Amino acid sequence: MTPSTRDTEKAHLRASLRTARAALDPADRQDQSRALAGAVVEHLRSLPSAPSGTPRHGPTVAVYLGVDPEPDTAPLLQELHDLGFGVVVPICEPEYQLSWASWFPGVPLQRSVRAPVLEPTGKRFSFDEVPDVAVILVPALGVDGSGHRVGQGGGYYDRFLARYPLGAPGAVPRMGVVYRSEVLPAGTIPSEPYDQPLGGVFTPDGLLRFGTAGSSV
Ligand SMILES: Nc1nc2c(c(=O)[nH]1)N(C=O)[C@@H](CNc1ccc(C(=O)N[C@@H](CCC(=O)O)C(=O)O)cc1)CN2
Ligand SMILES: Nc1ncnc2c1ncn2[C@@H]1O[C@H](COP(=O)(O)OP(=O)(O)OP(=O)(O)O)[C@@H](O)[C@H]1O
Repeated sequence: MTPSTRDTEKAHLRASLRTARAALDPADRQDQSRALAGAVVEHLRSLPSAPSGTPRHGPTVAVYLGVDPEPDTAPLLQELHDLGFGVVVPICEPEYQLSWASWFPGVPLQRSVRAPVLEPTGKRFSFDEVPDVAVILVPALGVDGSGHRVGQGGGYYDRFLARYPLGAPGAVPRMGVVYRSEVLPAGTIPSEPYDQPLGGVFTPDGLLRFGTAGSSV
């Protein structure tokens, strides 16, 4: 498959996943978003590094601020904060780079100038400055059983994850977050040389691991 065939195929897949996501019943999306929060929290609480005792000072989770019709991450952000995890969310920078900002309840937000997403207005830092990240939760329109992902098409996460290759010392596990219907059979998503495979995906039913190096949370 030539690169342009792959791009066209991916663009079609992205369009059909967008249409299908938008067609999900809003009440179902809310139910699935609450279940997704439960699945992520259950997994994180089982980690040896999970916060315990007082004051609770746990590792950090890289999340994102879900925008309709994405899974609503608000319940997850709140729960992680309440449990004592640190939470950071991405900021779109020039040239499709991501920086990161702390999230906490009531943090002032503004719309990004680069993408239709919300971002904290406060201090932003590079991922290297975020200590002790337990997992990177990666937004996706769909994820297949080979760990390949289709995102919004900017290439922000591919560029970001490429800087922290799996297998490198201290590489952080990366897991997609999708609705139930968005887990696709292995091989469905055309992969590009720069695509960064995910170690697994959170759905409302729990964590599905792909058996790649990125799954060892
Ligand atoms: N909530 C959230 N935050 C995120 C991402 C994401 O996927 N979700 N990103 C993941 O990289 C980055 C932002 N990337 C994005 C890039 C493009 C579009 C976008 O243009 N969406 C249009 C579709 C345009 C089209 O039809 O081509 C839209 O939603 O209307 C959205 C997010 C960083 N923050
Ligand atoms: N590591 C990289 N270096 C340079 N360009 C890249 C890299 N990764 C992706 N790109 C570019 O970004 C474009 C979009 O990539 P892709 O279709 O994989 O986006 P996506 O993963 O769906 O988007 P996002 O990560 O923003 O949700 C590609 O056409 C490619 O040119």
